Amino acid sequence: MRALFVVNPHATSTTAETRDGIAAALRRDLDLRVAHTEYRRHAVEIAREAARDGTELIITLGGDGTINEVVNGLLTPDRPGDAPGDPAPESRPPAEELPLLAALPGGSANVFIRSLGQPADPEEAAEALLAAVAKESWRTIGLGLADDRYFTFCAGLGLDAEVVHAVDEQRTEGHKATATRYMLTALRHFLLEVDRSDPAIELLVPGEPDPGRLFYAVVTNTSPWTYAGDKPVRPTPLAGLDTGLDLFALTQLEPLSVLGILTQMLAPDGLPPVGDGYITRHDMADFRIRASRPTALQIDGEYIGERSEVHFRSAPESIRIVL
Ligand SMILES: Nc1ncnc2c1ncn2[C@@H]1O[C@H](COP(=O)(O)OP(=O)(O)OP(=O)(O)O)[C@@H](O)[C@H]1O
Repeated sequence: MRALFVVNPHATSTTAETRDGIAAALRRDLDLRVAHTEYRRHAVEIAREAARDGTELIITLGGDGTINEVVNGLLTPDRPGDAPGDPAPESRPPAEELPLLAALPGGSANVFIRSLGQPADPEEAAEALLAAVAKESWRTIGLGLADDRYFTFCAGLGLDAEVVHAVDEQRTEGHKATATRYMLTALRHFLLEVDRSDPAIELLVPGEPDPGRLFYAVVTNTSPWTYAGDKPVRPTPLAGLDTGLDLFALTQLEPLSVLGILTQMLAPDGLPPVGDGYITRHDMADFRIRASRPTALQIDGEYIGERSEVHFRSAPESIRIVL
């Protein structure tokens, strides 16, 4: 099988040693080329080129951002770089005409890989991948679309995007992106920086009454949404790769109530669909989130920028992943 190994050397836990060990193991069974990402969104271009040149399997070693870029390169083949657009999910290439995708953990959170139940150790994950390839074991999954950008597990407007942005800035100053850093940054933002007086966010679902103003919203394509250390955090426990998109949004920011909600998200069953201080939705196909002031947007843990409105769509059966 013709395979391309896309390595993000900048990702938190990717080392030259792991990369070389894994490449040697993969070469046992695959006709392997290796590509290193050299700048942000380089993996988009690498994946587009691979889809054109008949590569059958793309394997990433990096974090959620690298997987997201590869998926976007595969599914938006005709648009160069960051060109704006609003691709209709039905106009994308069929999943079986695209290279298969496999992901090995090399980032800090590795949420998507962990949500699939893959081994946390990249070398073990590579062996599991080779075994799955030998058995021709793959699964077609749905994705989310936030305007023109596909996502594998989540997109958030407000607090979590501000936290991702703040941690990105700390990373450029040389700090590592650890779970503790994310948690402390989130706590500081929640206690000191969020605007409690003016909930900026509105949910617009065709045919549904307005649920009122919201402080923060996350749209999920799978569960969990993220991890607190080794604990899955499940605001939308029913979300799945075979259904449409789920949503969780906070209707108030009272610290004790938010703490209670967070505690339930950490429980094995996750947050109940109905409760005080939040709303949830399950299996949605097409909706918009509007913000009365420019609000931070994150997609698959990558800070995108500020937005006043985002069009969310579910993109069923978009890509085949090796499992
Ligand atoms: N050579 C590079 N130099 C700088 N940035 C890069 C390079 N290659 C890729 N990137 C960018 O690095 C960012 C982070 O990558 P990635 O998500 O793979 O790792 P991570 O942040 O450590 O992991 P996670 O998202 O799981 O926490 C992405 O935005 C990607 O575009």
